[in-house]
Amino acid sequence: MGKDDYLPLFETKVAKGRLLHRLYAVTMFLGILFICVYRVNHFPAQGELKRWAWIGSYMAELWYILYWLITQSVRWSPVYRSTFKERLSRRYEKVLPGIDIFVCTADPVLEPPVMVINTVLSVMAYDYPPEKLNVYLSDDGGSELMFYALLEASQFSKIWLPFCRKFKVEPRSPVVYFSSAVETPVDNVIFAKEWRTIKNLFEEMKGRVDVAMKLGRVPDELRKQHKGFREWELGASRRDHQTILEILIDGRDGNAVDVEQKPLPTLVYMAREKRPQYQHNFKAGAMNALIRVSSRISNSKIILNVDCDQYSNNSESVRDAVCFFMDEEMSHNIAYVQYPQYLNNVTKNDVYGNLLRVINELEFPGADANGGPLYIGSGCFHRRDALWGEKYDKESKIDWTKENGKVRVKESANVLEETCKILAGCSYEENSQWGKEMGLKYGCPVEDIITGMSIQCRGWRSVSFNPERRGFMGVAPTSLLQSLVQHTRWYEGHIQIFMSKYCPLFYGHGNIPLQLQISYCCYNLWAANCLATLFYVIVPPLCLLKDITLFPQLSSPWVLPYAYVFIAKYSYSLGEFLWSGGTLKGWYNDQRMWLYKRLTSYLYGIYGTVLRSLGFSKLSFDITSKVADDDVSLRYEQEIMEFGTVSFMFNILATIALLNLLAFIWIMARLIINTRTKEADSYALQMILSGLVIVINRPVYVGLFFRTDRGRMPSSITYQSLILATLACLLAL
Ligand SMILES: O=c1ccn([C@@H]2O[C@H](COP(=O)(O)OP(=O)(O)O[C@H]3O[C@H](CO)[C@@H](O)[C@H](O)[C@H]3O)[C@@H](O)[C@H]2O)c(=O)[nH]1
Ligand SMILES: [Mn+2]
Repeated sequence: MGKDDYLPLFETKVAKGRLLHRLYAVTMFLGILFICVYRVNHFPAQGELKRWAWIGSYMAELWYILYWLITQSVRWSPVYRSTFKERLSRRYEKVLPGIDIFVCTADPVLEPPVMVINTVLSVMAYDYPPEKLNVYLSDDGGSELMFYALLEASQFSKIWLPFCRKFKVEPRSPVVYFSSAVETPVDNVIFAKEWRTIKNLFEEMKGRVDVAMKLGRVPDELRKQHKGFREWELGASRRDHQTILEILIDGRDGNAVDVEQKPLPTLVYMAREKRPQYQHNFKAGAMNALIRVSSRISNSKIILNVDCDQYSNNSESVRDAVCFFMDEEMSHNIAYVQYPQYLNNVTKNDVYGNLLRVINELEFPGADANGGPLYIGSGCFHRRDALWGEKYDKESKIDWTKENGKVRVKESANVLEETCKILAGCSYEENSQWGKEMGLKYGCPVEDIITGMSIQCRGWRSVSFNPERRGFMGVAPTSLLQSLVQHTRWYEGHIQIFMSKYCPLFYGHGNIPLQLQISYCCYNLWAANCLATLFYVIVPPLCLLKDITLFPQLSSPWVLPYAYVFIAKYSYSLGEFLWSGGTLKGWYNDQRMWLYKRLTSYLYGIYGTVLRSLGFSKLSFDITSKVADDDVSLRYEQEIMEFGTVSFMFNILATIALLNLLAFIWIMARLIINTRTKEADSYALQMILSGLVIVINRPVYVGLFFRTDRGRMPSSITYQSLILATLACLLAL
């Protein structure tokens, strides 16, 4: 093909509305300057306490200013990508590259096998030549129930894949598909008939897996189906077993076909070796084992990685991703294509702000413009060599036509299973660069972020892609505590990166653009927000009780910059949220969640990092549960905040909510009794601040005092926080 008729496989457009953003940024900046002038000019002449409170407020404000500036880096000029799949297919249909797909699971209770196999089936059913897809399930739970479910899925795929192909169904996760299409379609008789049959077969399969789950073991008659069960008969336990590797469908085998005689994707079950004396490095360890094992079995140049709950929602995603890797002019330095993580169980107003809308829709495209989005662990297509640890250089261009002519390994599946086991063994990585320079990095709770950054630091860029039909959908935590705990792991990981030698400002220096270094700081410094926020929700209400004013009087012109900055910041944030597809109430919930995360998860994250760096605690990974009690689910559906468990996090939230309430009531009472308007004038801003804290904490007060269901605040927390808040007030008075 000549240069002239080169048509790109993807294009990039810069977002509209940048002028509005710049106007906002400049005026905000001016407002901020005025606030700084005010703080310096009005430094209190007397009163030891007041001075300290004043300095504290100023420090908190300076922090907010710095952080706000950092967050502008991902807003400056977001870019949006689109692909040309018909061009891809016209030029390369015959030589499309193979894809290795990694699905990770770790616990059959928190991550039910039925959910996992639905994810597996959805990625097996991509609209892509099936002989070029290789699906690997890594089971860190080492569970025979999971193995059994996967075996069932391998059977079911024989009818599911032809059905998807024939009727172009979407999404291709059977459970989601059948639950969203409630009515049997009637307009097409053949379709309707098949639909029924397949739905029934699916229900039966699901029933069998559920029965095994209830029994807690696989019934004996089913065990005969596959030699793989022998591993568990030999006594494999979750934390102590040799590598279990079973090629359930061998794509090279001519007999591995579906009911229409079309080839099936390769399907592999892997439970890497686990021994109590070895550190197994959680998901990063699983991924590295998968990288090695797959390199022997299929060795595709492109790797897709999904969490077990993140099913494919768009059957064209592989083709989209391949467009980014196969463009003749622009692809050579692209290491990974990251899709946002969407969730299929968020309610309309997303009580726990799980969706991170603005990050998905705006900040990642913003980071893309700066050099590429972060790798967020799921829904990400990697170039194998970049993930493996290679540096980018101009020679990194892949000749895809040659790739395709490569002969596949000759060994039989049985031999492969045996020879690959060692690659997933505990001692394989000893004295090697795995987990350091090769594969995913170890030792960080957000292995994905740190790995993505080091890939970029090796000269690669990445791409953020978010097609209209969402690429992947996962499961959001359904209770407040779960959400806060999940975020604690993330924040802890991020702040750890910032405080380590991987701090983007140093590690990235000279390797990635400055804007990208700053973009990383937006997330790496999440946890650092906690101190300023704690100050802002604790000290001003206490100062109300102590007769200390911290803000300008309502009648003074210095109120203007405060008012402007506050109103502009929040209107802009609301605008972004609505633009990203959220609702007004959703935004309000989201603001509350950011506050709660700052007061709890961030604090815990910092605490955890400090403990770990002093050697008092070891790295852990609390897996987020993907299931909930019916009771909890019901409240989740109704968007009622779930407390219900005793956790010190709730003590913090409740105490702060009560403290603000008490201080507010006290000052109101005083104003009403004394009718001193002058006081009202000086305290106005502080009262507004506490007032806002009260408004946003409505669910906490309701949970403390008005609810009777099991999701209310445990009474021990109610008493403790009441006592604590009252004591604090009395002390201040
Ligand atoms: O020892 C482990 C622990 C976890 N996992 C898998 O890791 C994935 C993510 O775990 P989850 O509990 O769902 O955590 P999330 O916070 O939802 O995950 C996000 O954050 C993680 C880093 O904290 C990334 O690894 C994930 O890809 C990213 O989706 C799941 O598929 C797990 O099965 C393992 O394979 N082995
Ligand atoms: Mn998850």
